[in-house]
Amino acid sequence: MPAVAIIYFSGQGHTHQLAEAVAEGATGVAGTTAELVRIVGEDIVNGRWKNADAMSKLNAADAIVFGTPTYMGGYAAQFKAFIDTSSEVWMKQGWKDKLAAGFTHSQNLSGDKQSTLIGLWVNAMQHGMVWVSPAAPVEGYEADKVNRLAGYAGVMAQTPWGTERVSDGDRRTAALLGARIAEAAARWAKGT
Ligand SMILES: Cc1cc2nc3c(=O)[nH]c(=O)nc-3n(C[C@H](O)[C@H](O)[C@H](O)COP(=O)(O)O)c2cc1C
Repeated sequence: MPAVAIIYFSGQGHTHQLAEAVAEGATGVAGTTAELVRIVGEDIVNGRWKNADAMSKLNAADAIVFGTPTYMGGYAAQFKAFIDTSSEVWMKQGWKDKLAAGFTHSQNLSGDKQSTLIGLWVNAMQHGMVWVSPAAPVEGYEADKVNRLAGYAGVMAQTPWGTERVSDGDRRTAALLGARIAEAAARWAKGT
């Protein structure tokens, strides 16, 4: 039974909506469980994130999906604090061979989201993980279309300033990533 963990930071809730959509897509694949693990500022002390319960959920997962808003063209600092803590796992290569994927949200159409996704990928590579792309073809460029921002390394989502709800197209793209990583995790475990 594949277990997918989604670890993310969200300042105002948009990235949280994407995390929920990833979980929905993952649990839509028979037998998959999905766990949302939200990074909160209270868990960051002296600049370092610490949450043993959250870390044990990640350690138990077959696949970890990483999500952060794009701040200044990269990770949010809160997410980076978690990444730096993950160096303790890296020393033991504890996430080696787990599957990984990523998503990011920003205010602007570009907003330099690609740079954030590359950062997520590099982190996964440092951990010896296996990166899973969304493989979601662009359906169109309107707000209700899948992969309207043409993110192929990971899910890109965008909501303008002042709008709370993430577009249906971006939610559907995130759900497709969740389904794909769940299916990949089942196949990876089976070895076929
Ligand atoms: C410190 C900071 C830096 C930001 N930098 C960018 C940026 O580089 N590009 C962009 O498009 N939006 C930028 N934004 C807007 C955020 O991406 C947007 O508020 C966020 O994706 C909303 O997601 P959330 O509701 O999960 O926090 C920035 C916001 C903050 C607070």
